[in-house]
Amino acid sequence: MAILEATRLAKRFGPVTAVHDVSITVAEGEVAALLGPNGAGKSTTLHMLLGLITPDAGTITLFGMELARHRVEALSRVNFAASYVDLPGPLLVQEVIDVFARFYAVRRPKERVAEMIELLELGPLRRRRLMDLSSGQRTRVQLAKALVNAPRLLVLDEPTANLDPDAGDRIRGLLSRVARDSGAAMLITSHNMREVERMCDRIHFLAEGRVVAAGSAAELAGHYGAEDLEGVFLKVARG
Ligand SMILES: Nc1ncnc2c1ncn2[C@@H]1O[C@H](COP(=O)(O)OP(=O)(O)OP(=O)(O)O)[C@@H](O)[C@H]1O
Repeated sequence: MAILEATRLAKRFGPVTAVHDVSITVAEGEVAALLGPNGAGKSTTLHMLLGLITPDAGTITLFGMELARHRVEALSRVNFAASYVDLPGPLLVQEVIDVFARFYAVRRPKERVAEMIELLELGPLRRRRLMDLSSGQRTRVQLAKALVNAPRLLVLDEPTANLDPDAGDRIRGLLSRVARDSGAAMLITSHNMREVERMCDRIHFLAEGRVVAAGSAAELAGHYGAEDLEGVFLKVARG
């Protein structure tokens, strides 16, 4: 079943057309990527899928429900992490996760918060204020917040952007395990091509607000006569 089906999305900001014509499907259990050069329209697309901004044209269906008409029900099964999302800085790490557990009305919130602290290895940080953490530490709190409601669709805007190579590797492993064990679908943006090759089943390439190529990393490399996804990226980005 398609968890997410977006058809012919478009969005303008004044004179700038950020997204011209984007269609994306993400199936149950699939880890999909949205790639493209800076300014290609990736974040704008994600924000439309999350209901944060309204498309000028096109439709978004989540779990078979049209987002525009079933917003609350559809979004209760979705979650999101990005380094630019502001979480309440003065709260302690465990309080932040607890706030979101209650916001999403998860069952047995205390136990769920403890599970998230364990999963993201936040034990030593749980009584620290969010505002005092390093950016990499905050990224792990963002991911705890994003997983707390066991979302059926997890949207991640550059999930490992602030992480050192070791922490990045652990988080990639963790997200792949979560996808495999829970069957949740994921949609990820990243500028780390090796990360995308490792984690993602299907890749949508955006350039100037349009999907210009889609397929697995191997299919795209074959199609573009490139050695790897980085080679595909360079060919697509340079037209
Ligand atoms: N709120 C806004 N107001 C005006 N222009 C915007 C706004 N948000 C995005 N844009 C413009 O829309 C285009 C697409 O931006 P978007 O952030 O979606 O790109 P992106 O692919 O996520 O880029 P990056 O890889 O740099 O994060 C850019 O030209 C950007 O300047």
